[in-house]
Amino acid sequence: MTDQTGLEQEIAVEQRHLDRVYARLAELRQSAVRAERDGYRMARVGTHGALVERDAMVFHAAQRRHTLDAEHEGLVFGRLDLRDRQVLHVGRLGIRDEDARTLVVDWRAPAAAAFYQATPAQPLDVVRRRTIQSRAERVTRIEDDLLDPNAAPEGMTVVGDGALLATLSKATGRGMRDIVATIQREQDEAIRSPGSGVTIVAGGPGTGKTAVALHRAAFLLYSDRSRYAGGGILVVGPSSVFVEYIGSVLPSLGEDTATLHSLGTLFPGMSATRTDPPEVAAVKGSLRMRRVLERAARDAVPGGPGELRLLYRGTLLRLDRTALDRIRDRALQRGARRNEVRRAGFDGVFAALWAQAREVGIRLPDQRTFEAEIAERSEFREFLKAWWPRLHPRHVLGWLAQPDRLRRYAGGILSTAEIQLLSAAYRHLDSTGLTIADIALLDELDSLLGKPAQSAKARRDPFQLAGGVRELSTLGERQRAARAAARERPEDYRDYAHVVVDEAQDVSPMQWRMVGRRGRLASWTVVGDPAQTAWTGDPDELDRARDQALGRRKRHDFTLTTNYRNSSEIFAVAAAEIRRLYPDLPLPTAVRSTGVDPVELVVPPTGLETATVEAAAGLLAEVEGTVGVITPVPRRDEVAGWVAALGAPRLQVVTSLEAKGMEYDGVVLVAPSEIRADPGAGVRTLYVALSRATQRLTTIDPTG
Ligand SMILES: Nc1ncnc2c1ncn2[C@@H]1O[C@H](COP(=O)(O)OP(=O)(O)OP(=O)(O)O)[C@@H](O)[C@H]1O
Repeated sequence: MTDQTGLEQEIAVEQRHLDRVYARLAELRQSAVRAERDGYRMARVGTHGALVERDAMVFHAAQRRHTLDAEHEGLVFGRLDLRDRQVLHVGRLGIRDEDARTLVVDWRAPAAAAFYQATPAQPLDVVRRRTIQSRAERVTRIEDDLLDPNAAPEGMTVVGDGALLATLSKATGRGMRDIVATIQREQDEAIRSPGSGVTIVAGGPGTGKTAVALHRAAFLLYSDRSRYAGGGILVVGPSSVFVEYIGSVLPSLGEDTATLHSLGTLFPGMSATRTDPPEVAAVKGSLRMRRVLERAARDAVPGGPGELRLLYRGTLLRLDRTALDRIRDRALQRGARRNEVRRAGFDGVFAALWAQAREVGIRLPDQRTFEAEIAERSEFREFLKAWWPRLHPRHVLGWLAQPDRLRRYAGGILSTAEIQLLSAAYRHLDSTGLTIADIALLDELDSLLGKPAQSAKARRDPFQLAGGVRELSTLGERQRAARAAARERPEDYRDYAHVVVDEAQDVSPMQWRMVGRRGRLASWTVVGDPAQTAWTGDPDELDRARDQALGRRKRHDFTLTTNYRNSSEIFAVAAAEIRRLYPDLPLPTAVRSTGVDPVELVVPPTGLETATVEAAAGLLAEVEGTVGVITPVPRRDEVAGWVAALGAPRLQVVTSLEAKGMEYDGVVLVAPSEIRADPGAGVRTLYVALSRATQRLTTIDPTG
């Protein structure tokens, strides 16, 4: 601790450094703009080589300028005073002065590692670690840790009492914050783990698994940009609400090349947000669905022609259903993909008609002429299209809505009870739309059916073509085009260099297959907490599917042990809940206390609405940040209607399943006993819901 004057002096020292950094940043920005302009001027030279060079120059200058332009709140957030009297400032990006002396070290550089890893027990040559907070280019606060008092030079000032707790007490916004200034040692080890193989990060609620996964993505992009930005990083989360919540973390770290997807949007052109009840999700997510879908993918098209009748030179040629089925089966042998072997199916029909024509003994031309004559007949071509159409996975999934077909496909694979569950779930498929679990089934069908041969869609070239030379007219266009070209990937891109799977405990076996298809060439970061899973299917299947997706890559395991989200009072309630199921489960330690216990209300069912609205209004008044109203899945819309009148943008209504990974300052948890009552994953889902709040938690249970 130090006196006020000492503190002001230290702030002034840091302010001087920050002023230098921002002045240098402005210079660098100007020189990047100049480089872009020079690039355009090269166009006047007119040779092809000059144009190519110009493209490269403009592209790199534009990229550099984009990085420099990014939001730089808290640009410099750390300082290390080392034993050898060297001082290093740590920030969101590396900056050197005009003589190439380091003004700021990028937080991901090896030189910055000590900022996160040094402790009093292992100071790593750091005497004092300082965390600097700033707003709009003004230093607002500094917090020091004296790590090696014996090495401290005379008069070294130490101010503040802990950056971490100060940060944790800040209000939660709608989006997740980056934690770059306060990453803790155990987190840093996971963030900087080797880029190859599989990094697995486990830990209870609020231990920073998501934060670690995202900072790790930024770290990888820094450590090997050509590999990770070139191949791309895919981040997969459980729901669109969650993906929206984490969407701003990477951009805040200056990285916007990663692709974020929820499990409901991984299949191109589809976007599902609806969840199935756990027992239905367990069936749809089971690996056995692969076999069910295999049968569907080979079946005759509903409403397709049952026979072919063709009058040829006065003789009726006829292929009945059995003959047609046989032709289809033969063409689909040995794992052939239906959309890719249409030609083989058609050839089978020609061959069968030829054989029949020869058998009945009519006068025939040679086989080629015979086939050409038939192929010219429009009714024959219509038959082929109807009998063996190009199938989209969505068509075939729709066949499961027909109970007799579903029984045929699933018989002997799923139990009668499971078939009934699935049948009920698909009964109104066309009106209810797809659920998140269905998306993995579409992806499976896509791999079973294969891609219909498509006319190659002209890929849009972001550079206009003028006289055979790539050309753009305005500065803005060229900048946008250069960035777009760097990121442009086909819609169904699968060759990611790294895949991050968040909330991995909720990825079903079929979903692991879907994610795995996109990461065959990738290294992986997988974060999750088995105690939070809503999966009620076979746990062995889950492990098998996960292992298959991750392959034999080397694994690096990390476990995080401190809960940074919940107040200790709130986490005590959540911990008691999960202990019902796992009495000996090691749980993280919550580091922050508010002195305020959660409120537990029990009301008559008729009073639930009023109590919920009052509690939500109360929390909105009490906390500065966000308020989440968490409901059992079937109650979501009803409760959303109740609190809509509050008209608060800080308030969000989510189901207990959508609450995965989310965080709010205040939480109103509606009908927790209804969530717990689910025999499959009730307690675990309630554990998730109870561990979402940072400051205040109110639970409201209707009696009776
Ligand atoms: N080192 C840190 N400094 C500051 N805040 C942190 C730190 N680590 C984690 N946090 C904060 O703690 C909260 C929980 O982090 P995060 O959501 O990553 O945890 P999680 O382990 O993924 O949680 P869950 O499993 O419950 O979804 C977030 O608000 C995050 O910003």
